[in-house]
Parts: sequence; C-alpha cells; structure tokens
Amino acid sequence: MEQLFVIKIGGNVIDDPQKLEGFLRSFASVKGKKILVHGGGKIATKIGTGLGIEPNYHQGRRITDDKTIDLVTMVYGGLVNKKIVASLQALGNNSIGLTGADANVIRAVKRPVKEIDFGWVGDIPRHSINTSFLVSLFSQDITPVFAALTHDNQGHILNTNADTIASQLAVSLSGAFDVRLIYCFEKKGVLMDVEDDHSVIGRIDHALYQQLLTEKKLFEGIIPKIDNAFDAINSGVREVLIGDSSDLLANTTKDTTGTLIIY
Ligand SMILES: Nc1ncnc2c1ncn2[C@@H]1O[C@H](COP(=O)(O)OP(=O)(O)O)[C@@H](O)[C@H]1O
Ligand SMILES: CC(=O)N[C@@H](CCC(=O)OP(=O)(O)O)C(=O)O
Repeated sequence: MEQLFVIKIGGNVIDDPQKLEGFLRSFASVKGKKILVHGGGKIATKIGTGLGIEPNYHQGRRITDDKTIDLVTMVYGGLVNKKIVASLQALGNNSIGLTGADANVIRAVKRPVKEIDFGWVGDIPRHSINTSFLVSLFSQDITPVFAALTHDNQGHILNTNADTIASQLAVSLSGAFDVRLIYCFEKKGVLMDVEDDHSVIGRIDHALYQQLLTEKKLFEGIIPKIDNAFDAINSGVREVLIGDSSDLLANTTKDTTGTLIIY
C-alpha cells in the first residue's frame, strides 16, 4: 500500500511564528501524500480574552458555549487555517483549508451532557469520515489542512480536539494507505521527566503507559494525546509517533526520533 502521513501540529508551535515557519517549511518538503491537522487553542484564548470571552475549562478541556463556538470557528477555521494554507502555497505546496463540515468530511455528534455540559463539542463516531473526497484531493496533488472543527449535520459546527481529528482521519484512511500518524509538538517526545529534553522514552506500549500514569510522569495534554495514539494503533494505523515539530523530516524516514506508540 502507498504511504500516507497524517501530521498534527501542536498549539505551542502554532503560537510561535518562528517555530511554525520552520515546521511548515519541513511539512512542505515531505514527499507524497499527507494531511495536516491543527488547533490553535492558545490564540483562541488570547483573542477571546480581548473580546471579553473568558475561556472556561473542565479538567483541561474547553467548554464551548455559544460565543466560544463562534470564536473558535473564526480563529481555527479562519485565521489559523487560512494563514497556514497561504504559507504552504508560498512554499509550493498546493493545499486546501477544510473544516469537517466542508464536503461533509467529518460528521460528529455533540458530546452528550453527563456531569458536565461541554457545549458545542464534537465526538467523532467510527465510519463518519468521507474518505473518498480526501482520496480525490490526493489524486489532484492537493494537501488537505484541517482545522479542529467538525459538524453535526444539523447545521452546527462542533469544536473537536485536534489530536482526535488526526487519529480518526488516520484510522479511516488506514484501509487504503499505510498510515503513519505523527503528533508534532514542542518537546522531543514523551519524556520521563517533562523538564529534561534528554529523557525521551523511545517506545511506549500499554504496560509502560499504565506504569507512567501510576508514577505520575504524565500530566495535562500528553495523556489524551497518548490515548488518541493508542486508539489509532489499535485500529489499523501502521505507525504512531509523538515528536518535536523540528524533527518532522527525520520522523518521516525510517530513522525516527521521538516516541513510538506500540501495541
Ligand atoms: N511526560 C511528558 N512528556 C511530554 N510532555 C508532557 C509530559 N507530561 C506532560 N506533558 C505536557 O503535555 C503537553 C502536550 O500536550 P498539549 O499541550 O495538549 O499538546 P499540543 O501542543 O499538541 O496541543 C506538553 O506541552 C507538556 O507540557
Ligand atoms: C474540544 C477541544 O478539545 N477543542 C480544542 C480544539 C483545539 C485543539 O485541539 O488544539 P490543540 O491541539 O492545539 O490543543 C480547544 O478548543 O482547545
């Protein structure tokens, strides 16, 4: 099968113009079929605060009320997405900016209210991705660039975690391609000590993951990222890597750096 890279770029890199430029330069030079997924939570929080829309989180996850869904639609689907696409065009990488609503690529369901009402937040059921549209873009040599937004097919945009969008896109395309999912962020990989960039853990399987959780080596966003990584590797994705955005090119070869997630 032909190889496909599904690459997610993290919020701290998007927030740093120099790092973002370096990353996009590397991304543009990745040969073959590829998809880029981004969020932009930090920028949304900054712009929202300026507009009087205070961020509201529960256990690190954004609660998305009526004003916030408008905010993130503007920031993720507009500002961040279109700037990335324009940069890629300048680098000679023809690309198209998409949300999950465009061409009905990602239909999601609003997260049911349990103890917490997350508001306009989407979860992606299996088999709800329009893969044939993506394949048609690949056949025209156009790279899809996804913002962290989906839709519910009832006229609503849903704020959807970018790591989850990346893993679900990877899973849905794994029947047709040899997919390598790469989570790029500002650290060298999953670290034994989050303050020490030399403490990269080369491989994590389920047993080691449980041990790292018990030892409290992992906190905040890295936990849902690893959960999404396991979801992908358990559902047909060939390889999943978590690494530094500046190591992207190495991570598209056999000599990967960063952390491999394995069964
Ligand atoms: N052991 C660890 N190794 C690497 N990162 C960790 C670890 N524990 C916690 N983290 C935190 O997880 C964050 C990554 O999650 P998140 O901010 O959601 O990613 P993204 O940049 O992709 O949006 C890192 O910036 C880091 O602060
Ligand atoms: C529902 C949900 O988690 N939405 C995220 C979407 C952005 C995102 O995932 O961005 P990063 O990957 O850069 O954190 C949020 O609004 O923060």
